[in-house]
Amino acid sequence: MDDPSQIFSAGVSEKQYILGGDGTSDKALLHLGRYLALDRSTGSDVRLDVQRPHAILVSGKRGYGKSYTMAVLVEEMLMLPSEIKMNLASVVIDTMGIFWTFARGNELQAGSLSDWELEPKGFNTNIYVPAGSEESYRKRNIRVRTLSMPLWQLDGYQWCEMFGLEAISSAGVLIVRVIEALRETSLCFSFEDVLDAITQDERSDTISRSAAENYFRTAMSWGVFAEDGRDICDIVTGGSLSVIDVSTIKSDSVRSVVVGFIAGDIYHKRLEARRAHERMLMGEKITEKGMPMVWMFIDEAHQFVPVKGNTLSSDVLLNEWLRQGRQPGLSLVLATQRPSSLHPDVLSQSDIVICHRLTSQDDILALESVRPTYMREHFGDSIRKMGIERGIALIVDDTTETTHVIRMRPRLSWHGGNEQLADSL
Ligand SMILES: Nc1ncnc2c1ncn2[C@@H]1O[C@H](COP(=O)(O)OP(=O)(O)OP(=O)(O)O)[C@@H](O)[C@H]1O
Repeated sequence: MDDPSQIFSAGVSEKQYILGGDGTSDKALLHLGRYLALDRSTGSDVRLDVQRPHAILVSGKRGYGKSYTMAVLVEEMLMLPSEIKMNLASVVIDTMGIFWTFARGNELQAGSLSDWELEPKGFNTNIYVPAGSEESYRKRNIRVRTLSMPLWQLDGYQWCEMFGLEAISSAGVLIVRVIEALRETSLCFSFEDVLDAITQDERSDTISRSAAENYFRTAMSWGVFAEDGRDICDIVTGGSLSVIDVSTIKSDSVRSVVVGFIAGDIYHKRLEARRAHERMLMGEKITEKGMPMVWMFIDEAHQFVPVKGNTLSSDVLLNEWLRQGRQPGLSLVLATQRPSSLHPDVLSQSDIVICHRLTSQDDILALESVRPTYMREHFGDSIRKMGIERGIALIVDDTTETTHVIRMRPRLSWHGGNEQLADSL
């Protein structure tokens, strides 16, 4: 454990540790929890400075608090002072369908919340689901909005990749030709237009046409794509929380397409907003502020940025969000049970690592391979010392070049990821 005075000298008040910043901001702070001493007593508050963007990796074995910790970060974003909150938007990519519960207070843990002088509290949440899954939510009385991706957004090769089809196969060649021709003529076409173009293609044989038609009819049934989609600027607004529930999408590649599309769209809109801000600083009169800075949270991140191979979202997440995200003001929080299954760039580009209990040697070695020089202990030793209590985390912070063991604070809103116990049914 680093000497606390070292951190205090980084411009911090005497009652709290501030990670991820130089200690100059006293408002853009997220309360993470409390410093945990070796005798297990809790001490000073630990906060994260979100004045500037961050790339955060949350790891830990199953059931030790990853999604809970992500939710604490989200709650804190929503409780920032209004002048800061309105410049930030939170987007949660929900792979397990567990984040719709933000709107309900955490009555289940009211006792531990009161130990922290906190109370259960729900938050305004906009839940987006693929159009095809809307009905199942309505039946459960959960208010959702639908989200579809415009068909033109994918090029012919991406459609083939999503269908698991070689672009040089006869059906693949047909799909690429048809989609590219449609994209050249219009940026707005429907499944019917695609199916018509396939059946009218005279250069293909009947089997290829039937195969391509079947692929697109299946894609239609997913309820994910449509002629036009929702404008991302309506979803990502200042001070809002948007949960994009992709859990009902069974295919990994379709999920990746959706995440890649959202991430890419946000990136481009943020570049525009950044340029407009720059022009405003130069004295130009700009009326539209554009998209706020965005924090995107992704659970089960190894699905989207795996250690080997590409997905239809890995390029935008790694290159545009992780490597270049600071400049346009994009923060990415990725959580995984298996750091060894994540693309190595996630480990090396993250400026904050929040690590709950891990026991797999491969995963500990993956973190060890990026252990910074200022971290004196091996990851394995630090993790062992944390013990088996849930919600305890080792935090490695590249900005202050310090490491800490903390007890994360309990959630204010209902945790949708609780384990189902056999005696609680
Ligand atoms: N900071 C905390 N305070 C109190 N309880 C916590 C805390 N963190 C986690 N828990 C408890 O641990 C349980 C498991 O946490 P969580 O659902 O976040 O695990 P996980 O690591 O995301 O698991 P999985 O990989 O299965 O999704 C929670 O249901 C909650 O009861």
